[in-house]
Amino acid sequence: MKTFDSLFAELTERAATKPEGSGTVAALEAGVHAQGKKVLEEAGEVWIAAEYESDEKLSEEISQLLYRLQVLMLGRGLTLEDVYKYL
Ligand SMILES: N=c1c2ncn([C@@H]3O[C@H](COP(=O)(O)OP(=O)(O)OP(=O)(O)O)[C@@H](O)[C@H]3O)c2ncn1[C@@H]1O[C@H](COP(=O)(O)O)[C@@H](O)[C@H]1O
Repeated sequence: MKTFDSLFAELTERAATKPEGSGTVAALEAGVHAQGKKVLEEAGEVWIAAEYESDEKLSEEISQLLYRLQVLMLGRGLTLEDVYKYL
């Protein structure tokens, strides 16, 4: 199963190799402003799902929020260590 760390490694590789058709590459090229909006959008969807939707839907929305946070981290050039040191 994919983990936060393994997804980050995968997205880091996408950022480096820029394969055609990668949504991550497109999201990185869209810039930090667009990446931040996606984080906010997904966070809102997590909140709504937590109040009104199933565990499965909530889990899916949380996975999308984690993905969007990682895209923003890459967009700003942060590493996992930059964030983990505050946990
Ligand atoms: N985990 C994710 C992931 N989570 C969310 N998303 C993107 O976020 C979208 C869902 O978010 P929204 O709710 O905003 O849906 P939407 O508005 O219909 O989507 P968009 O129009 O914004 O694309 C999905 O359609 C994906 O584009 C993801 N895109 C990719 N990944 C993983 O990232 C890795 C690299 O993916 P690629 O860069 O596409 O190769 C792969 O392992 C993927 O599984």
